Formats: sequence, C-alpha cells, structure tokens
Amino acid sequence: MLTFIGLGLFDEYDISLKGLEAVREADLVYAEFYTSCLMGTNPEKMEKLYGKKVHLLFREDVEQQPTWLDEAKDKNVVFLTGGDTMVSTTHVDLRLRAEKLGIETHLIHGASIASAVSGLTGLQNYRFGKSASIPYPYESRRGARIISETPYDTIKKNSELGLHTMVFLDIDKDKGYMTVNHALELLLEVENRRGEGIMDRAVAVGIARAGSEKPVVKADYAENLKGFDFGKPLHILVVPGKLHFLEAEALVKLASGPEEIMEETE
Ligand SMILES: C[S@@+](CC[C@H](N)C(=O)[O-])C[C@H]1O[C@@H](n2cnc3c(N)ncnc32)[C@H](O)[C@@H]1O
Repeated sequence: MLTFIGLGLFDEYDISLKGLEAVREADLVYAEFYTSCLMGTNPEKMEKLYGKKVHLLFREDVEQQPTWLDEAKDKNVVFLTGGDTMVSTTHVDLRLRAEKLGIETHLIHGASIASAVSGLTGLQNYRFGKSASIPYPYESRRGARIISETPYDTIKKNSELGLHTMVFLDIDKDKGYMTVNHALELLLEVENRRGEGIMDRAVAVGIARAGSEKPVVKADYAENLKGFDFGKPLHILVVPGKLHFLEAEALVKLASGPEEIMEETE
C-alpha cells in the first residue's frame, strides 16, 4: 500500500492527525522536498515527532527511477511532500505507476499554498486563472543568459481576462529558493524588453512564509515591491487581475497596498 501524505505549509505540526497516524503505522517513510518544503522544521524534528526514520528522495528517485515503489507491493509505505501532495506537482504520475504495479494507493491531504494565498490576501480563489512558475535564468550553449517569458505570457493572458495569476517560485538545489524580489526583477526585465505594459503598471502581492506565525503579505506596484524586504523563504507572488471591491479593500487593509486600487474595482 502507498499513501501520499501532504505535510502542510510550515512545520512538522502542520500534518493532519490522520496523516500522523498513517506515518506512525507505516513500515517505510519516504519524503521529497524539491517541489516544496517546510521551512520551520527539518527531517530530524519530523523523525522525532513521527518516531520513524524519514528516507529523503531526490527528483530522479521520484520522476525517473522510483525503484523504491516496489517496496509498497508488500509493505505499508508512506510518501510525504510539503503542502498538498497533488497540488502543483506531477505526483499523479507516481500514483498511476503504483496502480499499474498493483499497489493500492491512498491520499491524505495537507494545507496547500494554493488555498493559503486566498486566505492571506483576500483574493477570491475562483477569480484566479492559470498559474505560472518562474524558473531561474539559465545559460545557453553560447553563454547567453536566458529568461523564460512563459510566466509573463501567462500573466498577460490572465490579466486580459481580468483574472489573477499565482506565480510559484523556483526551488533549485544549487541556486536555492527564489525570492519575490528576484521574480519581480525577472518579470520587469521581460517587460523592458517587450514593452507591453503588463508588469510596469501592475500591482503585485508578495507572500512569505505562509503557515508560520508571522507570514508577510505586501501589495504594491511591481517596481516598488521588488525592493521590499520579505525576509526568509518560502516566497510566492500573485499578480492580481481585475479586483472586486472586497479584494481591493483586503489588499489595502491586510497587505498595506496602495489606496488608489480601491478606485478601479468591480
Ligand atoms: C511547486 S509549488 C508546490 C505546492 C505544494 N504542493 C502545496 O500544495 O503547497 C511550491 C512553491 O509554492 C510556494 N510556496 C509553497 N509553500 C509556501 C509557503 N509556506 N509560503 C510561501 N510560498 C510557498 C513557493 O513559491 C514554492 O516554490
């Protein structure tokens, strides 16, 4: 049996009681922290709470050669991830591989950044369009610095429809956790190149450490927000589309956003 367990957003205590019980009953505990991670804890603290050894898996172990899956044929195996295991991950692939091997699979959900964003900003979840992810720039074979323009295009399409965009930020094993500041610099660099007026006039919202006792939520024009100190990771960015008046009020009152956004609401 293989049970996918979402660990929630910040520390080892964010796991549900159902999840905790399942981990304690498991024969083997695997975890991956490359799609998301809990910044308020570490594997040692988790092991202490669970009373179990946590075996860490890397992207290759999950997405290419999940040989460890075979153990779930005759053992009770749990697989842990930050947030909810199936939100903005490709872990459904792992579930399908397990089912093909005749392994019974179960899900135990965790709080996800996808819902925390609406909770913290007041932006309504049904007014979001397609999400985007910003990867770190990379070097072409000729040594040119390449910035992906896909997130800019997604924001543009959503904003034309009046929809908000949730922008996930890269987690790279060498370059670390991308900040809201870096993400805005990259989007503004694309804006400078293309001059389509999407980002330079946009109000953006940065969120740091959702799920912690003191998450930071700040709204401002992208140009101003890129210099704001959000503190430690994880960070996420939202580019709102057309605002309902309640959403605008929430951004002003709860995220210290600029008052003039109240003037152009639905
Ligand atoms: C690819 S998504 C995976 C989401 C995860 N499966 C979930 O349900 O929460 C991970 C990205 O979401 C954002 N994120 C996740 N947890 C966060 C948190 N507690 N605070 C701020 N941003 C977070 C970061 O940008 C991170 O790189």
